Amino acid sequence: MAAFSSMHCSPSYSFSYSSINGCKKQSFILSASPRFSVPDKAKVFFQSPGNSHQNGVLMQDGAVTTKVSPVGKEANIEKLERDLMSVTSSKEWDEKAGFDINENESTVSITVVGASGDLAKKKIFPALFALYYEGCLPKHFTIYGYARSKMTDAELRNMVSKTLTCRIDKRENCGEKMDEFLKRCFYHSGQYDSEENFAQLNKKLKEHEGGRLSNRLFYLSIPPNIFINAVKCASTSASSGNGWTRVIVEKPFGRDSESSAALTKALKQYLSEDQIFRIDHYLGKELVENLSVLRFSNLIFEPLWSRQYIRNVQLIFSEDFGTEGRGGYFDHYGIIRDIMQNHLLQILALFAMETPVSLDAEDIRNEKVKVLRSMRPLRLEDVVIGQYKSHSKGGVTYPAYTDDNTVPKDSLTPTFAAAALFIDNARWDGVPFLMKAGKALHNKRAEIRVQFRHVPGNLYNRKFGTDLDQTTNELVIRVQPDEAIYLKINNKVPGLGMRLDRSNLNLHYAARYSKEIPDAYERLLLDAIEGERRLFIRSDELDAAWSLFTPVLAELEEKKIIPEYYPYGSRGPVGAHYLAARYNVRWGDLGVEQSV
Ligand SMILES: NC(=O)C1=CN([C@@H]2O[C@H](COP(=O)(O)OP(=O)(O)OC[C@H]3O[C@@H](n4cnc5c(N)ncnc54)[C@H](OP(=O)(O)O)[C@@H]3O)[C@@H](O)[C@H]2O)C=CC1
Ligand SMILES: O=C1O[C@H](COP(=O)(O)O)[C@@H](O)[C@H](O)[C@H]1O
Repeated sequence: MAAFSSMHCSPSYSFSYSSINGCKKQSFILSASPRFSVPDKAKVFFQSPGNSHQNGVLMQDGAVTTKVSPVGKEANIEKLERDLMSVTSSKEWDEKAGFDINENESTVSITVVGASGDLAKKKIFPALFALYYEGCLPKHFTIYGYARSKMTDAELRNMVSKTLTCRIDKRENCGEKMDEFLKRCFYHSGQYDSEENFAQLNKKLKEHEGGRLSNRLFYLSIPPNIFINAVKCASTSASSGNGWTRVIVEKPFGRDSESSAALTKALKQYLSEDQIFRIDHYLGKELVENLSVLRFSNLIFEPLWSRQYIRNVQLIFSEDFGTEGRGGYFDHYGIIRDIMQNHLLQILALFAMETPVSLDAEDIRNEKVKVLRSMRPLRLEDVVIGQYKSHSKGGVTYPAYTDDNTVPKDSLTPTFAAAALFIDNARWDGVPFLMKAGKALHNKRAEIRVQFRHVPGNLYNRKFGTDLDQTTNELVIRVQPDEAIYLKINNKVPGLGMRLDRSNLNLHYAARYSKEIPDAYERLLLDAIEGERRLFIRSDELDAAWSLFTPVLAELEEKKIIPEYYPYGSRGPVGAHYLAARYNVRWGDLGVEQSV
């Protein structure tokens, strides 16, 4: 069934449509810029799968700024909305919206650079297959794997096929779909710094594109030291001649302000900012994407979202495995650069930003960057670092970080860090934002915990004894695993007496939604194909993120601060508790969680 939703609120105006196959890009958004009144003059955006020529912007006074639906030109928004409300298929929608869809005209070629690597196998090819299965890729597309390893097309397909899976709720024709998908995957072996090799790739891409308008997406799934060479060669020898060329760049984007700026400068020799898609896959996670929805579309949350009601915010990341296999990369970066400077800081910015003017990428990124720029410089005394050591349990010995052959025996690289951060603006003045990230801990989890202040003059305090912490509300957004949003509240235990306990108001995704949650890479790949930048990092955001962490990272390294050693599989260094206690905070993930 088609699902429709509409939202009207002044001054912005929007209406969205989700198609029957649930592919989010078969959707459109009508929105009015607040500069104009609705409906006389409105800005209208249309989006449909993989066809950039279907995106349009229309001023209803007739000033059409890009290709636009013919219906949009003459219809007022209300009529268009009425027409589209009755639509039951995406085809019918396209017809009614007036799109002259000629899918035969354009094609998208996706090149996974570094196709023989871990990320490509584990995430990128499976995500592309999931998009294909969901009908979210354009009719004409080709996928090329590119790397130095020698491989035939058949060998690439064989490698890729091992990691493809179908969604639990979509098993029908799975094998068939996989075969169809694999037939559209090819391989080209080449060096990352060879224009000639990329020119050969270009020739092959052209053959597949068959004279259509060609759009090209390059996914740089390679170590950062070869980003620039690959970008140079791809842009000089394999850019599209008549469509767009975009490049997804994987992290790390440098290792401090200076190297990040140098990387951006070098990339911009070959690409414009709007061709660069800096990926932070945490932004593609379902519950991170939902953060703004939760806050801005529920009256009960937004008024509480400030220092007035929120005592502290905690951003927690833990993994129950070490750096096994990635020690060489990790030792050069450490947990602060690997997780905090990007994933956790991005979540913080989304969490703390002011209401954006609209859902447009630039409006959201403008707000995020303001948060990042308002952050108080991070001091060394507000950071705790740790490194895991070997531990034996149940007859099994788990390795120390430095047992990895690719890690120097005397490495001081942190595999755990906790930090207390502050946003020096009116909304968040004095509220500690605590971050904690670690590898080889006792569980795998990513969550946001929002601890609220005490109820003033709480009548029921005495029912809880002296531990006032037990009486405050806590909102938990569990990003993974087992996605959930729950709110800890005080509740009367049923019965004749007056006994209170803490219970959870609980939105457990697995119980509420039968649909499997898409992987973050699916959302982000689709966005890059669509040219949607909202979930990608703009260069000024990146600069601000590095400005926050660079001084403290330099100090840690210059002073050779020794990390606190913690046993593999433990809860991490005790220093994290002292840090929290300094700001009167107790980590929310310590207590025994009521199951949700
Ligand atoms: N793996 C993960 O879970 C994550 C990875 N990333 C980032 O994604 C990118 C790719 O990661 P991942 O797949 O793990 O990386 P890999 O180390 O597996 O490298 C990918 C490919 O690059 C080529 N390569 C590796 N080292 C070199 C080198 N020194 N010089 C030239 N080519 C080299 C190899 O292909 P060939 O030899 O065939 O050319 C390899 O298969 C990296 O930037 C990483 O930081 C980000 C988040 C998570
Ligand atoms: O970017 C990274 O993320 C992964 C964790 O990602 P997740 O989606 O599995 O939570 C982390 O293991 C890796 O070290 C880091 O580079």
